[in-house]
Amino acid sequence: MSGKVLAATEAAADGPEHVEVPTAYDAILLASFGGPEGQDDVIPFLRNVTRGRGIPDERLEEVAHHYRAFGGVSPINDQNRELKAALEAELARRGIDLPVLWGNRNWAPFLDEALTTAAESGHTKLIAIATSAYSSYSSCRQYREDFARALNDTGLTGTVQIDKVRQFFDHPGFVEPFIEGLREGLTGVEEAVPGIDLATQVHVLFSTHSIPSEDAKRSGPPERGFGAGGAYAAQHLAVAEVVMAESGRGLPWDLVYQSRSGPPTQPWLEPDINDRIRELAAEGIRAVVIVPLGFVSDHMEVKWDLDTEAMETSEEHGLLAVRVPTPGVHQRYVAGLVDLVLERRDGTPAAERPAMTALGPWYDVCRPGCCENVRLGFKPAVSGLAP
Ligand SMILES: CC1=C(CCC(=O)O)c2cc3nc(cc4[nH]c(cc5[nH]c(cc1n2)c(C)c5CCC(=O)O)c(CCC(=O)O)c4C)C(CCC(=O)O)=C3C
Ligand SMILES: [Fe+2]
Repeated sequence: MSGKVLAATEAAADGPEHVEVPTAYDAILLASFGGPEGQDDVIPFLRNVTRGRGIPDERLEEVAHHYRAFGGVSPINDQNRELKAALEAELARRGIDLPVLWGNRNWAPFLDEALTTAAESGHTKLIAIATSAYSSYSSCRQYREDFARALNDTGLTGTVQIDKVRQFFDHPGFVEPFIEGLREGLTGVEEAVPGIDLATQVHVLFSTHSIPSEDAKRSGPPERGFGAGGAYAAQHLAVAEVVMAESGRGLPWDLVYQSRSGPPTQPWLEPDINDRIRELAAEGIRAVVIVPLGFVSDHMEVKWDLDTEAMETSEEHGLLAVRVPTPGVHQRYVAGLVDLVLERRDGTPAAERPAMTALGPWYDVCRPGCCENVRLGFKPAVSGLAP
């Protein structure tokens, strides 16, 4: 048995709005990022992603190159097809009659199509699962704003309701695959480098997507003090501690960041994983185990920034690097997502909801002022309290 499940006394004491009343949802909305499916899609996709954000063209070309190296096809779409099929199988296995509709923020199938399909089939109470586990503008609020925009674009505002399951960074379904992965990763290092001294020569790197420091500060509810990195960094640190306690064998570890973009003048969360790998090599570390803690599947940020770039950096510096799997369609993860839908449908009390850190279980409905983008301000959003 891995992972102690804590009752979230702090969150449970937060008041009656923390857990919403039971709701008879009639469909699940699997909401994701989307990605190109051929070379011709790459630039239009990147324009969608960066719409109104002032990402310089040279950065777009740089990112286009990552996709081009994979034939212009992002792995994320097939991963979502697999996840959708796995969710459907798990729902069927449990005898739960909820269709799964899939819609993306940035590429086909778009959210708008999923909402139109829902309305045509008479589904008006949707519970969304976004493929992002933590709190921040990019991983939570931006989904909620795009839901509001898609409802508006399809004329379904007021007809279709979209709620969203809580951020699931500390749900055992999300965390346990990493616990298992780190355990196996460390065994893999021992097998690959006979005689290696784990305690002094191996380092664990928990990697997640960097975000602008000002956005990180504003992640999570403003009334809860989380320090400089906001709820985003605090949640990652708390989950990393749990994973280390379960399978880290007392090794040294850090939280590191990857996939930074934006102008160099704008501070983003650091250290970058490649910088940290260089430092560790200089300190005499011989192997790193990389836990992609911020990611639910092996999409492009994992395939490129970890499996290509971080691997190259490690090789250049004579380090062995082992990358742990993402949850993907791990049975525990898929079952956990279904549990998240059911706890919300049934209005399960917070004290009975599984959460592996003292920060959770997270809120059903985002708090006012949650996860602002400092540059864009608040746009209309669903699944949360205004603004
Ligand atoms: C926190 C976070 C996650 C959550 C982790 C998760 O959910 O897994 C995430 C996921 C993803 N990000 C993705 C791709 C991109 N993200 C970009 C840009 C950005 N991401 C940001 C943050 C995040 N991003 C930020 C602060 C920016 C800059 C501002 C902006 O533009 O919003 C850009 C634009 C070019 C660039 O600036 O790099 C691209 C192409 C893909 C698809 C991969 C595929 O195709 O397989 C996925 C799942
Ligand atoms: Fe991103």
